[in-house]
Amino acid sequence: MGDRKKIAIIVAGGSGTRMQSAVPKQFLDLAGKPVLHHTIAAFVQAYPDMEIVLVLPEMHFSHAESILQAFDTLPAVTMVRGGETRFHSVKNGLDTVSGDAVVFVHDGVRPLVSATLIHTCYEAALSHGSAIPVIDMKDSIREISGEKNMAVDRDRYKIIQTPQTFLSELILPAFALPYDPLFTDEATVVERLGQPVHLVAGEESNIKITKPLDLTVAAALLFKSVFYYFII
Ligand SMILES: Nc1ccn([C@@H]2O[C@H](COP(=O)(O)OP(=O)(O)OP(=O)(O)O)[C@@H](O)[C@H]2O)c(=O)n1
Ligand SMILES: C[C@](O)(CO)[C@H](O)COP(=O)(O)O
Repeated sequence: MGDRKKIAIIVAGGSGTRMQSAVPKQFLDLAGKPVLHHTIAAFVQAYPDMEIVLVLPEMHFSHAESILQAFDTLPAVTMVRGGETRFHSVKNGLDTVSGDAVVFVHDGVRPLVSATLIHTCYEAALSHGSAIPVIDMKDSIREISGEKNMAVDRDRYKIIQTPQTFLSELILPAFALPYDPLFTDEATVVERLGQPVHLVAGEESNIKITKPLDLTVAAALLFKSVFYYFII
C-alpha cells in the first residue's frame, strides 16, 4: 500500500473529574512541561510528516496555542472543538480528515507513548486495516453480578491502550454510527460495523493519566528514561 498521509487525532476534550485538579490534567506539569506537550512531541518525533488534529474545549485553545509556541519547530496542528463525550470529540476530529490516510486516535493524557509503538501501529494498520495496542492483565479479576462475584480467567482479557490506528476508509464510516455509551474507544465503534480489529503489543509505560498517582508514576518513568540516556 506504500506510504500514506499520517494524521494523529489527539483528544484532550475531557474535564478530568477523576484527577480532582483545578487545572485540567492535560495541562498539568510533567517533568517541566505540560502533559499535552509530551503527547504532541511523541507524534511529531515519530514521523516528521505527521499532521496533528488537537481536539479540546474552545476555552482552552489559547492555552494549547501557548504549548505549541514552546516547540523549537512549530508543529502542524489543527485545533478542533471537543464534544460531550470522548466519542463526540473523536468524531469532531475525524470531520477534518479527507483523502486516504492512516489515522491515529490517541488520548492527550498518554504522554509516554513511544515512537516505536507509533511506528508499529502505522505498519500494522497498513497491513491489517487497524492496530489496537494491548497489554496483559497483571492482577486477578472477578466478575460482579448483583450480590455475587466469581473469578474469571484473566488470560481471556487484555487492557486496551491508544493510539488506536486505522485506515481512514475503515474509521470514517464507523463514526457515522449513532452514539452508544458502550463506545469507550474506537475499536468498539469499528467492530460495531462488523469489522474485526487487529491487536498489537502495547507498552506498560504507555499509561493514561487518570488519577493523581498516575502523574507521579509518569514523572518517575520519564526520569528513568532520561537517566538511562545519560549513562548509556
Ligand atoms: N468529552 C471528552 C472526554 C474525554 N476526552 C479525552 O479522552 C481522553 C481519555 O479520557 P479520560 O481519561 O476519561 O479523560 P477525562 O474525561 O478528562 O477524565 P474523567 O473521566 O476523569 O473526567 C482524555 O485525553 C480526554 O481529554 C475528550 O477528548 N472529550
Ligand atoms: C481509549 C482508552 O484510553 C482505552 O483504554 C479508554 O477507553 C478511555 O476511557 P476513559 O473512560 O475515557 O478514560
